[in-house]
Amino acid sequence: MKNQSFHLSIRHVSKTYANGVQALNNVSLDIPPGMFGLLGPNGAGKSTLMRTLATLQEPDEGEIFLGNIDVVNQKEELRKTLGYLPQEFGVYPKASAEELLDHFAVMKGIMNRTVRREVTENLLKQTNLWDKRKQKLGGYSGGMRQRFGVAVALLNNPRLLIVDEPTAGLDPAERVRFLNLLSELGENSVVILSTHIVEDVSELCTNMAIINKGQILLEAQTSEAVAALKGYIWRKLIDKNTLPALEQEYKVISAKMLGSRTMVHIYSQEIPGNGFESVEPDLEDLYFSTMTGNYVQPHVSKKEGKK
Ligand SMILES: Nc1ncnc2c1ncn2[C@@H]1O[C@H](COP(=O)(O)OP(=O)(O)OP(=O)(O)O)[C@@H](O)[C@H]1O
Repeated sequence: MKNQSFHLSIRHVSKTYANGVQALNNVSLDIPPGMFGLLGPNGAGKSTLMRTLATLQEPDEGEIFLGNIDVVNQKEELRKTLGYLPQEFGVYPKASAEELLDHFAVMKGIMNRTVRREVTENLLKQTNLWDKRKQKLGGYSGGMRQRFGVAVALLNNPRLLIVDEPTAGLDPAERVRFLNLLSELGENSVVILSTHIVEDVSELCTNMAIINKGQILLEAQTSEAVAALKGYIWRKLIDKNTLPALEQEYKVISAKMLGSRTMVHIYSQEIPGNGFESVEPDLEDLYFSTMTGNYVQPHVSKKEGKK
């Protein structure tokens, strides 16, 4: 059984930068152990929230607890059990993976050589880098570097692992390998995957949230939230130039080029007629329905009301 009391609780967190941009606006989330996807477009506030959780910056308002640890006021406590893979992960190009991981292990306080060798060997195997451990990091591919980043992040066996936009720039095979690695981390820690890529969340995350303009628009169990749209998503193949007219009449949530034509998905609680056919909803439909304001999760709008 999972430890239900061990979760990440984010309460009414807000942040406005000195230039006046409000990056987080009254964000509240309850994140259980396991994989959690934070989905949102560029500029939504994901990195600001991830950096705040990683104790690299402070919110203007709000509370964050990981179990009993007060993240804002007990930074050192949190750091002992935190793994953070930032969006930009710099490595020393001339060091090998084995050397640099050993170096980070010393920095994280693993002073005993035998223990260190055991820990780093296990992590290099877990991240599938063991065969490449002597290779210089400068010659690593993007995916290998990201996996090395995970090895570093896992050095202290964290109970909170934060990965910020990890698959951007990875080729499809590397992306799958990287996501498989995350999914193996199990249910003993809170793993937050921040991304603008819908498939990353649909393939991996049991629970998720959608953030836009600093506000949480939806917080849900992924498959339940998608199932809640059943019967409301419809599609039709159209000529691109008829799209503006269609947008006047229907709640268009997405339009994708398909050869010379355009596949349109709409949100409608009634049968729209006019050649639309019902389609099984997926996470992309949920994302676009939410982002376009056509689907509003009832309890989030209540919960996000001011304190
Ligand atoms: N240090 C900063 N000073 C001022 N504004 C900032 C700073 N960092 C982020 N912002 C602004 O805050 C908003 C949220 O940015 P943030 O990086 O958190 O979003 P994001 O969802 O991670 O986007 P991306 O995927 O592009 O990184 C954006 O409008 C951004 O320009």
